[in-house]
Amino acid sequence: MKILVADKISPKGVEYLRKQPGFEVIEAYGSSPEKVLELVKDVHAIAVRSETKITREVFAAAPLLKVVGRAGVGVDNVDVEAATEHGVVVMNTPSGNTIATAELTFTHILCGSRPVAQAAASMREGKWDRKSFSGVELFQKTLGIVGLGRIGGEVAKRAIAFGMRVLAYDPYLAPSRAKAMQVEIATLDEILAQADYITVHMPLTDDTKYMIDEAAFEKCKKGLRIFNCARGGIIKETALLAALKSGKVAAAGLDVYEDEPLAKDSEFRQLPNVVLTPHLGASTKEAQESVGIEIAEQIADVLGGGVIRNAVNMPSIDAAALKTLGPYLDLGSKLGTLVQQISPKQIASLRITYWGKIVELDANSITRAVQRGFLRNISGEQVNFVNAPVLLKRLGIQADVTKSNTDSGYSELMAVEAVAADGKTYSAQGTLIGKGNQPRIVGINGREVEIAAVGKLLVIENEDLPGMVGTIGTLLAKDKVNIADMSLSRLTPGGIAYMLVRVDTEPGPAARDEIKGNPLVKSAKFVQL
Ligand SMILES: NC(=O)c1ccc[n+]([C@@H]2O[C@H](COP(=O)([O-])OP(=O)(O)OC[C@H]3O[C@@H](n4cnc5c(N)ncnc54)[C@H](O)[C@@H]3O)[C@@H](O)[C@H]2O)c1
Ligand SMILES: O=C(O)[C@H](O)COP(=O)(O)O
Repeated sequence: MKILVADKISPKGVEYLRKQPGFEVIEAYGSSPEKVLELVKDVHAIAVRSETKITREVFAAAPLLKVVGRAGVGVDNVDVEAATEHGVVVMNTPSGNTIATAELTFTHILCGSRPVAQAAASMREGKWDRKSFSGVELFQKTLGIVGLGRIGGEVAKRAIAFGMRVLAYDPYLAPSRAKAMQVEIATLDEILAQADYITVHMPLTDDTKYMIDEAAFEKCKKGLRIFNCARGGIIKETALLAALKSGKVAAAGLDVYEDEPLAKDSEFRQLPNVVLTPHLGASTKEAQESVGIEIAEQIADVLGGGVIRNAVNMPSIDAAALKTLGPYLDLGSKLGTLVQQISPKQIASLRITYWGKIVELDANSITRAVQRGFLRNISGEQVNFVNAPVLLKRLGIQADVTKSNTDSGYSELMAVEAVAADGKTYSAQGTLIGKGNQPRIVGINGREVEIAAVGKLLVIENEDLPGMVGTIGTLLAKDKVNIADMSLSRLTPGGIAYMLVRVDTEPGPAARDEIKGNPLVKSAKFVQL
């Protein structure tokens, strides 16, 4: 397995990868986009920080690629949509650099209050100027934190320790978490109106881009101090420049920029009340070691077929969760593949319903297992947990999931239903039984059956007349096919019956034709689970 380390990560992380049996590590930092395309031709994994861009072209040029590991938080440099389409897991290390970034943010907040950087520069010039560098205190000032996640939360703790009043705006945050952190939940407008200091800690998304723009600065107090150690573009740079020049903003501290590296002639570099750092949030010895080792371990786990942690384009399943979910993933996959093999080639939607204990579990992973199972014979090796929803969408198949609280008669039940364009449905239901959580099929096309969801199955729809079981048994025996198990179902005596026959070997084409050709057989499908 070949791993490309495209940005400089901790040597301990690289060492960990090198030590894995069968791993070959290539370190190539600062490569041009053309060089990256060349390097990825035969790699199975790429490790990056925020510099190397893993574009759609890179995914197209890397047929063996399984995982992109980001030693850090933001995956802005990775085209996650293209990764998902190519079935590549993108993972990050979400908490390894939280403290480092919170501490840098707080350093900026302090430097925005006391002009330490400017005073140090004047000392370097040989001056002794005690008049120009007077500051303000943090004590009893109001800090507005926009985005109270991992880093925002750590900044809040430090601000409280400095005696600040902390307001926070985070529309996704549970009020109980804010309460536990001793911060006051506020609207963005309340923060803009009341804050002496504002710091932003969200990802850059369509919602957060230019969240602090000219109109926002209008609402702020004169003399605001503002900081961005999250992502360039959350604060609109042209609006900030204008606010700094007009005096509306007294000081700013920036670690991230709309375009990185920041242009040499950026006006920010000229303003005396701005402190700039070149995206250093995560640049501490501790944080780099932590994220470097973490991403190396995560990459090795994925390539070794182990657990997938911190994936941003699929639900993460850790070892403990996998132990619980494993049997359900297996059942889901089996039902998905069964339904695909008993339905017409083109279907309009794939519906999944969960009842009982399954409702409490990580339905997202189980749903992907069903979808992957359904697509197994359509998309082959190309389909995996990551891209199954995308591939379904591309086929024009609508995916619906329902968690039901009605009584299904089972302690846990899963139903998979393919709906054809004409509205006809093809379905299978399954549950787990026994100590070993064995997957069982308990329903097919609306009939109750009971058979192990494993191996090779004949699904036969026939007229319910005496001698049918014997006829099918004889035809299979003629082809030397041994029957392992069988389940029969009918709605009314003499009506249309279902026969599920589990066989040890696949019946040959002649035996299958003979079964299908029997005048009492309405349909017969051979299914491999
Ligand atoms: N400067 C650096 O070197 C550096 C280092 C690490 C992280 N970061 C960046 O810092 C940011 C925060 O990282 P984190 O680990 O705290 O992430 P996180 O996911 O823990 O927190 C982000 C928070 O933002 C909130 N949020 C999302 N949309 C929002 C909106 N529209 N308004 C208000 N809040 C919103 C979320 O609910 C969440 O609580 C990320 O952009 C990350 O890339 C920068
Ligand atoms: O998102 C992050 O983790 C930070 O922006 C750090 O980026 P870096 O690894 O390039 O320093």
